Amino acid sequence: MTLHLDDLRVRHLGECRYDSPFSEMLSTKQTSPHYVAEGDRVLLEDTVSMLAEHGLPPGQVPSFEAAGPRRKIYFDPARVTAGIVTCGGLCPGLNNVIRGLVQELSVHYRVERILGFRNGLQGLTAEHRFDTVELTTDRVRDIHNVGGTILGSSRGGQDADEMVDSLVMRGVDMLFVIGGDGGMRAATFLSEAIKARGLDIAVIGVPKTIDNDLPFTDQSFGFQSAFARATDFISSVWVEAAASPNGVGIVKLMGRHSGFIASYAALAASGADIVLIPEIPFALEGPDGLLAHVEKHVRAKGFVVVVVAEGAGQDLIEKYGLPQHNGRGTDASGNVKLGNIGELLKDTINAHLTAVGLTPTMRYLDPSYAIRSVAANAYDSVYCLRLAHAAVHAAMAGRTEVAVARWRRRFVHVPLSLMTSRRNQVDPDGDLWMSVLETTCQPAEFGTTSDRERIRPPAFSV
Ligand SMILES: Nc1ncnc2c1ncn2[C@@H]1O[C@H](COP(=O)(O)OP(=O)(O)OP(=O)(O)O)[C@@H](O)[C@H]1O
Ligand SMILES: O=P(O)(O)OC[C@H]1O[C@](O)(CO)[C@@H](O)[C@@H]1O
Ligand SMILES: [Mg+2]
Repeated sequence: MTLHLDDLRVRHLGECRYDSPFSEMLSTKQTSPHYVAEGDRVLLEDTVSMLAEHGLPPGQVPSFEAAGPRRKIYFDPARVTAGIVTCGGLCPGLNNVIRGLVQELSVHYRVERILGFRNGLQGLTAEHRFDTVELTTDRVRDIHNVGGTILGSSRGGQDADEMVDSLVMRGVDMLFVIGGDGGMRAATFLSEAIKARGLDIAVIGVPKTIDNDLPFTDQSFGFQSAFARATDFISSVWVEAAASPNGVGIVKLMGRHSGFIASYAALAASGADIVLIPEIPFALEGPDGLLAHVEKHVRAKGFVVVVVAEGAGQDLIEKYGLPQHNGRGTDASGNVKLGNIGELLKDTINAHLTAVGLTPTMRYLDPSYAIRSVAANAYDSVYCLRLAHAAVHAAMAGRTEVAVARWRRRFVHVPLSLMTSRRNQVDPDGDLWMSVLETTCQPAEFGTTSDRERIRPPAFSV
């Protein structure tokens, strides 16, 4: 992936002419190990070798604009109407972000009108544009204690011009889109339609996905809460499998294209013998295949625990799967519906162990929604709040077509075009997967899979 400084540049609506309520507080601040001054930038890369490879002067190495309050802002807060929408699948912390946005807008910038559009982008259609929630500090005071989103969410495509009409008709000056890759694409679409009409509306993305599949953000909010919950299920099947003759515990976790939840949950629970993720194809049959490995565990210690990401082994489903295992078509947002790899593993492992005289006791759990519907944990609560602060500062300073993200520990502005330019995936050659291999002692691959594509995330170059 080749990145130029221009790809990292953030679009501004115009000159910042108003004093920010934070200007006095900022007057003494300079870049320090704990703060990035507004004129400074955050490096894209963080190793000496990567920087040296470019051979560029410091001002030209790829870097992000720092997030945070500015001394001067673009919008006159007294005249601002803000809009908030949450879209796509649920994720712990959505309510925390809504609460953080409302508090920052109301308390510090004294914005008086904040509209919550209901049920995702549906809320911006002609049919629903007047059915908004008036968001006040009172309304959001306790919402962080529960999962989900008080605004509702949805999948499905909407017309960009119709959505822009809604923003104009409701007088919205800045829209906060809390969404995953689809939501970030929609925000890009919307920004382009706004620009084409020459309108002065800021669109700020707050990246959300329990799959952690968005790039240029260290980890997406809610991910930690989600995988923490997932560990409970791994521990449960471990207990069950360990106490049963020829016990087989299988936990299927979310992760369409990225195996982060499966990897982190397996590391945290540390009872998993085998972790299967979408990034690494595996073979079922053969002396080095998954089934032989499962059998080996059952023979050696009497049970086995497998953690599988929902997107793993999709190529096997057509070959081995029963019709009910197959995914069919796409959802309303165009996401491919996956085949059920958990059920396929359950059936094939059952058949294999029975055939070799080790009739198993099968314990299969698919806790998908139980994981993403939880409230944010303490860590994610802080993270969501800080992301919300950064999003408000960005909008007030007239940034648009940009997402706020934490990158290498710092809060930064990432152009939406970059947010949707690639997918974040577990690198089979990276240190996370190495930790999984070290912990499970599973082989780097099950069977010969060289003819099938392994994911290799692109390196950056300039
Ligand atoms: N290419 C696109 N252009 C315009 N809108 C899009 C595009 N892709 C997705 N959207 C819209 O964005 C919204 C959210 O997308 P989606 O349902 O894929 O969830 P998401 O934001 O990716 O979240 P998650 O992955 O966490 O479920 C949907 O209303 C969808 O129609
Ligand atoms: O069943 P739903 O709500 O469409 O969402 C399921 C998908 O959403 C996610 O949670 C996020 O994209 C995926 O992990 C999962 O495949
Ligand atoms: Mg998505």
